[in-house]
Amino acid sequence: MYADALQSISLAMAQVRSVDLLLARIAQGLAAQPDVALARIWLIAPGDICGTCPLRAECPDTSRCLHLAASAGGSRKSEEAWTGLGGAFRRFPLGIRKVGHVGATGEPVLLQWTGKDEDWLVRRDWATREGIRSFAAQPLVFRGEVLGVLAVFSRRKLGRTEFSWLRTFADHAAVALTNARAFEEVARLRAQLELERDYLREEVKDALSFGEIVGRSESLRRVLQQLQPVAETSASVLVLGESGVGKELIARALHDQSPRRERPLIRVNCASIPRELFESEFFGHVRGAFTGALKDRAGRFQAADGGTLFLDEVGEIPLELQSKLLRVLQEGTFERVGEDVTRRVDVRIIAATNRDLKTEVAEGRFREDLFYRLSVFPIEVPPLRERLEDVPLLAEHLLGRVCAKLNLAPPKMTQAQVQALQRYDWPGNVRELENVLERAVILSRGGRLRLELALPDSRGTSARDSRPRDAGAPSSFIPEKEWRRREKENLKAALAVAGGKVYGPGGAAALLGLAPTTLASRLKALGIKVR
Ligand SMILES: Nc1ncnc2c1ncn2[C@@H]1O[C@H](COP(=O)(O)OP(=O)(O)OP(=O)(O)O)[C@@H](O)[C@H]1O
Repeated sequence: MYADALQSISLAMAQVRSVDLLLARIAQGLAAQPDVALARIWLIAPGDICGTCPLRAECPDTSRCLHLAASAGGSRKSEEAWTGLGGAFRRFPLGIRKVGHVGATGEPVLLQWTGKDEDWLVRRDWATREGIRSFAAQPLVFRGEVLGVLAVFSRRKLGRTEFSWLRTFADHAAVALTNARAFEEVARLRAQLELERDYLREEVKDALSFGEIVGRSESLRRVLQQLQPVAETSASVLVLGESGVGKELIARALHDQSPRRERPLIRVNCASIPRELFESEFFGHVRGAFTGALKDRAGRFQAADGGTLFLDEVGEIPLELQSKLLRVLQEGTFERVGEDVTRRVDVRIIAATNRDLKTEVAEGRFREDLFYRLSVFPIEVPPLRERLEDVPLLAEHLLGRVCAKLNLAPPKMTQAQVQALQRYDWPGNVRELENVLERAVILSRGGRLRLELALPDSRGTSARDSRPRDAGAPSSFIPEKEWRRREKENLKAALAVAGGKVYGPGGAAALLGLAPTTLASRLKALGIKVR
């Protein structure tokens, strides 16, 4: 070994930012010197292949060991190159054999072989055949911590001077390794941030609309009381309730109050993912995995690593994907589409559905084991009609939000209007209330608030709010069931006239005088399917 050669490898390694590349360069640089038969680097890492490790019988502690991370050199007798990272010496328990001793104690070792009966050499036939004379192993130490071991088998006897050059070289290598690890960590964090940004970009709209959960009713209070203790854990939560009751808001509140709040909350609307893209959406894919997979893409599980994944409309996940979802929930592992590498994530799951999952299980559309796994902690959000006392506060809050969005001063609501809102039964829940208020603000054009609720009044006056439930003869009320039936009939009739069209001119929403989003949520709540 030559001092100037070691120096030039040291200079080159300062530039390398990838750990694997750095280790390969070091090993190759050392092995390129005339007398070096084999150069190897082992790094300390958690025990991984303990069940099959050739040295398992001698291993005192499986938590950490030396992993062969780079190898270079070759036979003088054949073309054989010793670059593989497998074989009998791919792991050394700390403290076992020479390499393990250096890794455990941080003490370097220089050994000579004269071809006689020195017992430190395990492969004597190999050493004789290859003309090995010396073995030198130096610890890779950074700030007092042993990171690994660098070792060289030489065909010329190594003296004290070369051994001390190798010591200095190992110190440089340890610094370069620490730097490369830091670069990789920064690159990983940057990629993670970019990934989160991409996924979060589509969440911005919702994020802006996030406010505190408004309401004082007893039933809502009960829900909120349940949130606090479960928020602090990583238990899966299943949020149940009709469409528009605020399930997503609950999921956000859970995440914001959890220890994961600094990490991302990623939402997946399972109803909006085409069946064939589910797996890739959840777990990611590699380039070329399927037509259109032009580059590698991480999935939502990876984007949510360390944080929370909100599976909205979880009942829509196809049966064939449910087993993969179960696996990631149980083991925290998954593979990208088109790749064999098993990845590990730490994700908390909050799922939501407006379906009756027990019925879905009974009818074979939802796996029972997945259902139990998701519903460790079920939270039922009551529909707005069961907490009409929340309506005044909610209306004020939502009016403020809608006006801020439209850049208008919030108009005052009269007492009569608030009461009218409380008399309505809100099949589309809080979302419908929000839509009604938005429409009212737009129609009022800065003047008096004009509220329009549900069905147009037969007398031609504005809407149902002008026909209070408790006004008129007692015999004029309509029972809830009948009311829903009629509303269903009415919506179906409007859809039939509009030829199944919901949105745009001539669509059912325009015919009914409803905001299309209101109609859509009402159709959903009433279980009316649009062709
Ligand atoms: N208690 C509440 N306080 C303030 N805003 C609320 C409340 N409940 C619901 N909202 C608002 O109502 C709208 C609908 O709520 P959200 O999207 O959370 O409902 P959801 O139950 O998840 O609906 P879906 O099942 O259709 O996905 C949102 O704009 C949300 O901010």
